[in-house]
Amino acid sequence: MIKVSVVGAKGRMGSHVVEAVNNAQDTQLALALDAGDDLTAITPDNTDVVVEFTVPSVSLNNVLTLIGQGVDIVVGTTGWTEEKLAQVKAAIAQGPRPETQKVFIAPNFAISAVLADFFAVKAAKYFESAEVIELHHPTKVDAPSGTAIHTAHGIAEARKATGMAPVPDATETDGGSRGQVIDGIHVHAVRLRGLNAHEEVLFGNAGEQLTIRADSFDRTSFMPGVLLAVRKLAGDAPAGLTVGLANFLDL
Ligand SMILES: NC(=O)c1ccc[n+]([C@@H]2O[C@H](COP(=O)([O-])OP(=O)(O)OC[C@H]3O[C@@H](n4cnc5c(N)ncnc54)[C@H](O)[C@@H]3O)[C@@H](O)[C@H]2O)c1
Ligand SMILES: O=C(O)C1=N[C@H](C(=O)O)CCC1
Repeated sequence: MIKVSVVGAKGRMGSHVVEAVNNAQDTQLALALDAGDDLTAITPDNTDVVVEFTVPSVSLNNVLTLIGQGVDIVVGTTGWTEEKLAQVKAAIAQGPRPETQKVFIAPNFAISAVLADFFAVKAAKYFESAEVIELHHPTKVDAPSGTAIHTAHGIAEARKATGMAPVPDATETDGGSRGQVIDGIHVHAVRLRGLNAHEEVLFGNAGEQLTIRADSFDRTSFMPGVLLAVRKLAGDAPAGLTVGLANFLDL
């Protein structure tokens, strides 16, 4: 049995993770902690893998504390930047298990979203124009979504690798309606009651368009991916920091 502790256990995602861990045959719930709880209660004696779904403003500190505790960590919280990821890598190197500790961070655990991101990166070099629209529930605290940021970076890298020119855009006045520009790609965020988590990637050439869309209608859609990551960390995932569920899929 894989002993799993959950941090952010009272949240929308954390409570689903607690249920998924309780229902799976090969996992058992160790500790379920939330804001105000002492994360140093989590140790290698009681926990194999911690799953962290909290808020972007506290996640880095939680992860650094948990690295210090010597446990492996699956992180679903968004808000990760290159600087924060560098701090995680440095903490692993200076932590109690520098050669063996595993930290896994994914902006999205839904197979539909991971595949949409993968297909978008594949399509990127064939289209002059590319824009990302993400659509979420109005209780989400961060915009744009971690998934959309990841997709925009992936598209931008694919374009750079083939030496493409910047996306065409004659806009001279912009009161914010062209969205946030991430690595040269415009990203638009919609917050709407009734939505859960959705992303559309629009590609355009003269006379044609490709739309790639992923819809997570319910948070249960994230749980197979979370459990896959837990099993990989308890199994053959590489030591160190890994980012993105695509690393654990046969794509
Ligand atoms: N990776 C994915 O597939 C995926 C899917 C959905 C949401 N998310 C991300 O997961 C995060 C959480 O989303 P949510 O909808 O569950 O949010 P939420 O607000 O419902 O839950 C966050 C929980 O974290 C707790 N918390 C706050 N500070 C804490 C601390 N210092 N220590 C421990 N717990 C603390 C809160 O009390 C709350 O219970 C967000 O960043 C969201 O974007 C990722
Ligand atoms: O509900 C959320 O919040 C979600 N956050 C992630 C993101 O920001 O990409 C994944 C989808 C759901």
